[in-house]
Amino acid sequence: MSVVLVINSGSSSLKYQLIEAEGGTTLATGLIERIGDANGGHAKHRDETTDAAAGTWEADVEVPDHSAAFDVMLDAFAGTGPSLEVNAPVAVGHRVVQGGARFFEPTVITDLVKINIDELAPLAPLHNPANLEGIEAAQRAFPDVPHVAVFDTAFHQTMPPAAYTYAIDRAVAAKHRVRRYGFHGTSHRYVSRAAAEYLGRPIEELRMIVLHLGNGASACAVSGGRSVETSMGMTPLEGLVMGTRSGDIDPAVLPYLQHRAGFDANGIDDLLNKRSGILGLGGHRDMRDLVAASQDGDDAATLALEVYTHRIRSYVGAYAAQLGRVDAIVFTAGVGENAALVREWSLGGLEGFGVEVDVEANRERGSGARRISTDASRVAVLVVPTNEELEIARQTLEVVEA
Ligand SMILES: Nc1ncnc2c1ncn2[C@@H]1O[C@H](COP(=O)(O)OP(=O)(O)O)[C@@H](O)[C@H]1O
Ligand SMILES: CC(=O)OP(=O)(O)O
Ligand SMILES: [Mg+2]
Repeated sequence: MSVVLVINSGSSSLKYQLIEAEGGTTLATGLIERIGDANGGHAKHRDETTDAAAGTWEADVEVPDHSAAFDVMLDAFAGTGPSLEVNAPVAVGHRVVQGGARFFEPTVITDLVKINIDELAPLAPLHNPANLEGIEAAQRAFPDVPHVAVFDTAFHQTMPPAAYTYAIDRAVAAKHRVRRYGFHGTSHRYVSRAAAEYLGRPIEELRMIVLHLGNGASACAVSGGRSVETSMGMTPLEGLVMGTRSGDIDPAVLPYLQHRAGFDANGIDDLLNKRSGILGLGGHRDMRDLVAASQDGDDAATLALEVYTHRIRSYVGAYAAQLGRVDAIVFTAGVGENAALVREWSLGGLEGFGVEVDVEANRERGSGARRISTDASRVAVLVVPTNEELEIARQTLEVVEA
């Protein structure tokens, strides 16, 4: 059995899964939230090998930092199961968000790799420092197994220069590594392969648009299994409207707000990353709450939904033109997999482009991959659940076995 522990550490959270990577079986899942919060944090852990209530543990916990969160995770395994002795991980796989132009493959973590991840932190200030803390804590807890970094940016390293280059002064861009890197690559890669499998066609002959709509959201044009264009940029702020992030905005708004409204650089950063998106527009960062508010007649919530789906439609059109032909449009992640209304509004009115959503099929709830377009639709519209953790576990195992 090749068990891999997968760690996804965010700025204030630690998500983990214990996975039997060859069979793709999840043995345990967990989430520790509000790390570093003065009022304390919260932990949830599930032993997926049992249906019994005793397999679930949840509690308020003291977690000043990621190292403490790691101890909470280890205690949860010891107290609730499954046993980490019986299911000893052969490796630990880590989600690392920014790998720059340096990392285009999953990489065994050495001291030099950690220095590189640290150097890339200015290009993902919300994500990389947290990823590193998670790595340090995990290495202390599991000193005898290899640790592997799987980068969000890696899948997008196949983008052509025309897609990743910003039209600014070349010297400034080169000196400061300002270019599009793209994120959610692990998900875009997994989902595009799963979509090809569902369609029963070799991925080499498919052109598709993958819409990863979670808290963060990004679109990706995938041609022959390779990313050729994606909507997130140098950082995970560009592109689609997100839970709290603005996505695309006229860059001139930034100096304008600095001069006119007393924002400094940090204030702008905070505004665009944490107080914008559907939260800023509609007062809810969670899509479920936004849809409910809109259905209760809240006009601000409805406008937020309109802006959110209008932006998606714009990207679908742009990527269709870049690809020249579209075989499939694929929705994934929390919003993409669950919010029928978002899917309907995003692709409504595209019949002229061969995209015909089957309203009934779209509204039906389902769990696995499924088709939500009509039989007559030239473009297959699919919902395909993502599984970043399984993809990280598989890639980790591949590196370790090589
Ligand atoms: N049934 C649902 N209907 C609408 N939105 C949903 C539903 N379930 C989850 N979501 C949304 O999915 C988003 C979270 O997606 P997820 O992929 O889990 O994000 P992340 O991994 O970035 O934290 C939230 O906005 C949440 O409201
Ligand atoms: C890169 C990124 O935005 O990740 P997340 O959606 O997990 O915030
Ligand atoms: Mg996610």
